[in-house]
Amino acid sequence: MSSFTVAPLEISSVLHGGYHHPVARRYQNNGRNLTKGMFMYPIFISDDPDAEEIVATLPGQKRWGINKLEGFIAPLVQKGLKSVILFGVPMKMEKDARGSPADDPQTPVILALQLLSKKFPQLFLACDVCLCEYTDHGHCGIMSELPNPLHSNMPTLDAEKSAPRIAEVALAYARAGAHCVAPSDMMDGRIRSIKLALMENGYGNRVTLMSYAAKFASGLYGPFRDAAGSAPMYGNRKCYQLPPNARGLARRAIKRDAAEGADILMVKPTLPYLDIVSDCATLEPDHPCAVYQVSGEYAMIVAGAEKGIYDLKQMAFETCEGFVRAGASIILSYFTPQFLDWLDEERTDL
Ligand SMILES: NCC(=O)CCC(=O)O
Ligand SMILES: [Zn+2]
Ligand SMILES: [Zn+2]
Repeated sequence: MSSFTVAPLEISSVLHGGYHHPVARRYQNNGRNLTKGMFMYPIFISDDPDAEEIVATLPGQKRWGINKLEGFIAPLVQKGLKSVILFGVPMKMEKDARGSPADDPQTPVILALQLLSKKFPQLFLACDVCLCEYTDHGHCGIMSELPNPLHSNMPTLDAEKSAPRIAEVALAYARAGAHCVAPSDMMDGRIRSIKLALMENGYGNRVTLMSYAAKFASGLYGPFRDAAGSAPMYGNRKCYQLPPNARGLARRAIKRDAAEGADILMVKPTLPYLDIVSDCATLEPDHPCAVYQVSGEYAMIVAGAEKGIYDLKQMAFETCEGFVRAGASIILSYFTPQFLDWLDEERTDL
């Protein structure tokens, strides 16, 4: 016999009534459901025209040659794919210090943009803009001639030389048919340079500028570097990507890129950085906030599911719903093809 009595619940304490039924549980999303239109699918384009190469560390993803692209994309468009983001993977092209193959007329992403804009006129074509896949040193910009006195192994990039070069590459992609250019280098001043280059050449109101505004120096990019062959030859990217603990710096970068003319602001990676996603949505509520669920996050979720730790689909939904809850309205994810199926199925996990 207990020696105390339990007080009746206050009316405001009774929450279960609102989500006891699967249909009612769906109503509790504050009006924000995942939709097919939110997803942007990252695709790797090889300079081997017949490539269809498995990427061991990125299960289910391949490097695609230009001749295989239409056959790969057509069924996805049929299922409701609205948007892709292209990454060039030059395996054979000669790389140099300024990343010349980035805007060579024969570079794989330029060929892919020309092809896809012809074959799938409704598909929104975004293109990553960076030099790291194209430079011989594997860094994202043009190196500074001044050595870094603190650590010889850690490069410094020359922002003044890099920004115009990156703008030149972005313009070449716009000319090839990109609806959206997305600079991922984190170089100071590149958003402004790109916006001006687009405006001066008649693309100011025809091309969306999506900034990788808060890109952190993360351990989660490994499989991507394997897929894209873009690991730096020496040093790391800490001089230009944000330190993981740098919330203030991320907020400054978001505000800066909005002020410099970005149309969409991206945060990347996602799961360890949901506070930054929320910051992005509240600091710049008039800009769409995009998130990139990067290669390591994808590979981790797949690996955990294969180990039987959780259900793959449930985990993919849970993470992506977290991004939307935090404020994202665009999701770059390697799960995009699966979501095109999953979003047609009845939800049984709610
Ligand atoms: N610019 C793209 C990356 O740096 C990496 C993305 C990923 O890991 O999926
Ligand atoms: Zn890069
Ligand atoms: Zn440094």
